[in-house]
Amino acid sequence: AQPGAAQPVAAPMRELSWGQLNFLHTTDSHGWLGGHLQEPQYSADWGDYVSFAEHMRRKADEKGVDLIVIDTGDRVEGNGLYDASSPKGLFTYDIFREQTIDVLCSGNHELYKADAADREHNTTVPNFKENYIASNLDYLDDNTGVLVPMAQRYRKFRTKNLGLEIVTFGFLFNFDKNANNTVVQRVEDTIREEWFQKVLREEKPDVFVVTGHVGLRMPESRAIFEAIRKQHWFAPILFFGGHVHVRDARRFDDKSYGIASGRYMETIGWASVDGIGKRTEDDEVAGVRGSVSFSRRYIDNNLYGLYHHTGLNESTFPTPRGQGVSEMIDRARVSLGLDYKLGCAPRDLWVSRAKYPGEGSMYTWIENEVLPDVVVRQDRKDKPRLIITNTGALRFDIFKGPFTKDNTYLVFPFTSKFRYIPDVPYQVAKKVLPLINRAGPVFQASLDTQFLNVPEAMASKKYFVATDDEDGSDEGSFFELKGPESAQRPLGGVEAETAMSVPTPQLLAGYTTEDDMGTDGDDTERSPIKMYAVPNCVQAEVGFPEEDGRPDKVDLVFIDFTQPWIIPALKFSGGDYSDADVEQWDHETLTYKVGEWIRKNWDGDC
Ligand SMILES: O=c1ccn([C@@H]2O[C@H](COP(=O)(O)O)[C@@H](O)[C@H]2O)c(=O)[nH]1
Repeated sequence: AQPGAAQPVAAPMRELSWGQLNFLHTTDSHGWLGGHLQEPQYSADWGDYVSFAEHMRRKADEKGVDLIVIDTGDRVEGNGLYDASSPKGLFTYDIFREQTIDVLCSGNHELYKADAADREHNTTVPNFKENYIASNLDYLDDNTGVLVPMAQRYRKFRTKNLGLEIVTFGFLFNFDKNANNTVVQRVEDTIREEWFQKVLREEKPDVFVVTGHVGLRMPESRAIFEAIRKQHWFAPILFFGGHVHVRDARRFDDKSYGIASGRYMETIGWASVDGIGKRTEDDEVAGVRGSVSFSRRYIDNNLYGLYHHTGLNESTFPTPRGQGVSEMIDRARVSLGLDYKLGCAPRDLWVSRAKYPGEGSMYTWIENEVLPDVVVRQDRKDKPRLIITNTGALRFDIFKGPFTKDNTYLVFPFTSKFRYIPDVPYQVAKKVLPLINRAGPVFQASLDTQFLNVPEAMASKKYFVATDDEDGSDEGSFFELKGPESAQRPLGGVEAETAMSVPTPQLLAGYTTEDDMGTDGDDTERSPIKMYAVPNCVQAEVGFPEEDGRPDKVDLVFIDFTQPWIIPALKFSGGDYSDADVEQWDHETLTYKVGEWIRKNWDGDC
């Protein structure tokens, strides 16, 4: 763990079970290679994970079984370790490559910006060579002008100890907000491609492993499963998903299962599979291959748990390589000045653990306190304005106490700036926010308004029920598990606040996941947390007339990411606006503006 990271706390543990094939899985790490310095549940770092994987490989060898290490993308954006350097990721690519990863693929965050996609092609792919799979992703080489596969489309390999043959793919969901140096082919089109069909016709592996930056319950995962199953009735198919930032496991059928392993290096996914027979020519005819048994654990990424699962301790656990990686991270963090204190947060501010609107909500804070102060222009200061940001732009909680340079990137990882349309009739402008939040048919399918929300909402909306609030209103609904089809309840602080069950007092609050396999997936017993839904966007009203609160016209200011939704919402509200009417508000990023606000307003002692 990093110097100064919170010490892990002892808790009741569930064991890992081993099978013929065993997997360690990370996804959506978003640069959190230093771990969570403020949260004991997740305070181990990438160096500890390197040590852990080394021990688990040795154990696999001793047992005569196999271990495969997987990462399913979104390795970048969301932590100072990646975002604070120039160029971005100056240290993280070298740190990340220290883990031996057998299969990896790209997430969408590797592709938002052209320079990140270049680095993916020129650094990550060569770092991992044939282990990097890009089944539906191409890269446009600037030097040659030629569109080439980002990496190989699939990989076939034999496992070290049991000699099982694996065919593996690496998919990205149908993402369309990539920079123009990559092309993401829709999954539904890719699985119809000749190369994919040829693999299915010609290869007869013992098991298919589908890695993907795709939610397990997104339609893309189902489509891949059906395409493989159509031609391989009895083959085990294992999915390793990501993107929606949740812990989840899904049973596709009695020979096909998947795991999704959370976000931000909070979780190391563990999956083990038994019942994989060597495939014979007659299998498909006779249907002789029985069910596979699948077991999963979501390992909280802290040293208490990693020691427990390896049977080691403080002196025997760190390997020279793992220790070296922790030191690399420390040096990088120091040289980037990530612990530099901008101010002192006077209270906790939550993404989803507090009701919106409300005192503890990050979004109430941003719309009431921050936006009115930071979205100001001298030449338009007397014009009333509406200022809109999407909620997904604020990604992580703020804990009471020191707010560091690192925290600015954890909370506001994007380089978004503000744009505006001047002098919009208020009667038109005021309808934009409700339209976006109600997500009506105004928006085409490609403009799903959930893309404005925090990624967790994608899973939550589908698999959790938003129930009425305790006070009978439907404001600030919270999620309650709906049944075995569900995904998760994330994240931990130190106190357990819940209406869903009686917490065990000494347990830290954290993940209490329910998935298709039941409620025993988390490796550590935690007390549950209530999670509240947040709207897609929030809005500040600034400079409105005091008498009736209804100006004639307003400047409609919005964060640039929301523009594709703002324009159709305006049109639907009777405003004949297009992209041509949009002007840049100023040239400062939201991240910079909030950092400056914190410097001025949170200048207490802590
Ligand atoms: O410039 C951006 C890019 C993304 N967002 C928000 O992030 C999520 C997607 O996050 P993943 O980690 O890829 O799941 C998207 O839905 C937006 O809400 C943003 O605000 N600005």
